[in-house]
Amino acid sequence: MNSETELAPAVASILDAARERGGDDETVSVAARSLSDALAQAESDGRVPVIAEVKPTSPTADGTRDDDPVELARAMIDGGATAISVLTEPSHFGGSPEALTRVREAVDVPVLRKDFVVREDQLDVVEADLLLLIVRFVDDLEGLIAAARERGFQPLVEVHDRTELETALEAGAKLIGVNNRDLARLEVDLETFESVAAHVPDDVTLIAESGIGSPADVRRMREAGADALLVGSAIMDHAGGDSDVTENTRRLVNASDGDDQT
Ligand SMILES: O=C(O)c1ccccc1NCC(=O)[C@H](O)[C@H](O)COP(=O)(O)O
Repeated sequence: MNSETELAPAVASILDAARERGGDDETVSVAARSLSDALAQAESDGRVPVIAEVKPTSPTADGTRDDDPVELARAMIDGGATAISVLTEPSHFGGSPEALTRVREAVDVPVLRKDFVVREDQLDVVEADLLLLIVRFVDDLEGLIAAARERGFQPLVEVHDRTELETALEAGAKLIGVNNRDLARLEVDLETFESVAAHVPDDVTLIAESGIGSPADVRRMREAGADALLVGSAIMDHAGGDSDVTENTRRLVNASDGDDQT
């Protein structure tokens, strides 16, 4: 754990819960679906690469959606999503490893396991194509990246500032997400991505995470160098209850058409 100073109470609570969770006895081995192939396919189809997140709730969400995760994921794919992210964190996000397994069986795009993994044994929970590792929460990042790759996962390494970016690069990360959400105050600021992206080497696949709510936000992140966007809240629209997830996804996927100036 890099630093426990200045964490929002909700995040400290998420971390406490994460430390209590263990993995299975059996080591996971996964034949992962390639994210870079999926990104190339989206680009050649003219779709903005969106990783759409099945996110039942969160500390900052305006409600909870208890729709079936498989139906949500299929709706996101219908809207043009390139990959699916599934929360597996149970106590603050309403996720589960079972939901991820069901989604991965139902779709043929890469699926990201979105959780707060802090130790190697926690890798052995569920098969996924991509696995999130958050620099701030991990002590031995290089070791955890290697352990994730040995199991077949493509590790997505999340950073929030330039110092964390350096840590990620030194640890050999090739897929980096810049989280626009500040874990101290849980506020989002798209400038975070812009300030970090400028320092990311070209051979790294770069993902803009959090706070992307409109086609204009999508264009802004793409102009700043995002190869893909991770979007949860704007697609789930927790306050909207039964809001159309397919349409919410499509609006962002088609953002580069420029028709929608919002
Ligand atoms: O989303 C939260 O409220 C949250 C709170 C505390 C720690 C992490 C949190 N979110 C995790 C994520 O990374 C997002 O789910 C993901 O980037 C999508 O963000 P958004 O599009 O803003 O829902």
